[in-house]
Amino acid sequence: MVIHLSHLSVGYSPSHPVISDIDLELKSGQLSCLIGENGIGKSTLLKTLTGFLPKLKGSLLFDNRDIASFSQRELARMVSIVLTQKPDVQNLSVEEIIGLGRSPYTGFFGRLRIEDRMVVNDAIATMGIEKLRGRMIQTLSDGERQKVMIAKAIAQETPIILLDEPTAFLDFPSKAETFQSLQRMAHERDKLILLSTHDLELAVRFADGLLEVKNGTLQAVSVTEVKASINAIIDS
Ligand SMILES: Nc1ncnc2c1ncn2[C@@H]1O[C@H](COP(=O)(O)OP(=O)(O)OP(=O)(O)O)[C@@H](O)[C@H]1O
Repeated sequence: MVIHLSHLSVGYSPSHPVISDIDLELKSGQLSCLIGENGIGKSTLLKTLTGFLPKLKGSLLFDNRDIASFSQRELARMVSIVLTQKPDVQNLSVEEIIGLGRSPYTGFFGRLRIEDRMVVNDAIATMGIEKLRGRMIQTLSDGERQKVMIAKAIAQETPIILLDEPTAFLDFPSKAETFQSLQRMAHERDKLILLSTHDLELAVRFADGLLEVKNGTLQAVSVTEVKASINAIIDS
């Protein structure tokens, strides 16, 4: 799987793009981290990559195919996204929420087959949330819910996983474990994973590639450059 972006502009109004002229190739087997200050356009780019927000200009290809040509169902089997906002469902258990990740294969109200249940169990084990399995989603803490939503994306078994600040609500050990799990999933299961984050030290430690949004453009940056800017912030 390759995502190819060429002269891509994203945003909400063609006259005021949030990020312009993005040229980028992302590949399976890699964890990439999107960094940059608040309000700079990280979520906007992630939403565009899911097909949820139309691109303003340029091309956006999954394996050389324009994403505008994918049906909703095809996209749901290709890309999963974990957002920061609370899911608008209630009165579902953790296991049921994660089971919804299987809906591209079973239909929204489809019954889970044995193989779907095995995928759900695997996602629960990957995120280490066995103890939460029977809890109702609205009773979880922000961090617990975040882990559940990552497990749902894992259960969706898509080649592309996008995550918007997946570690925002987590305590430090959970942040590190989440980065480690996502890195392992990219490397061992050949996933293309792109996440936005403000956890720069962890991004530097675990990412295969770092992408910085700055002044309306997106550029690859090196670990050394990011470490230098962390030091500059601390020293200033
Ligand atoms: N639905 C919308 N309509 C118009 N403008 C929007 C909309 N959503 C976000 N914006 C604006 O687009 C810009 C980029 O926002 P975005 O949420 O992509 O930033 P971000 O880098 O993800 O920020 P953060 O790190 O704070 O989550 C901001 O100026 C924001 O106010």
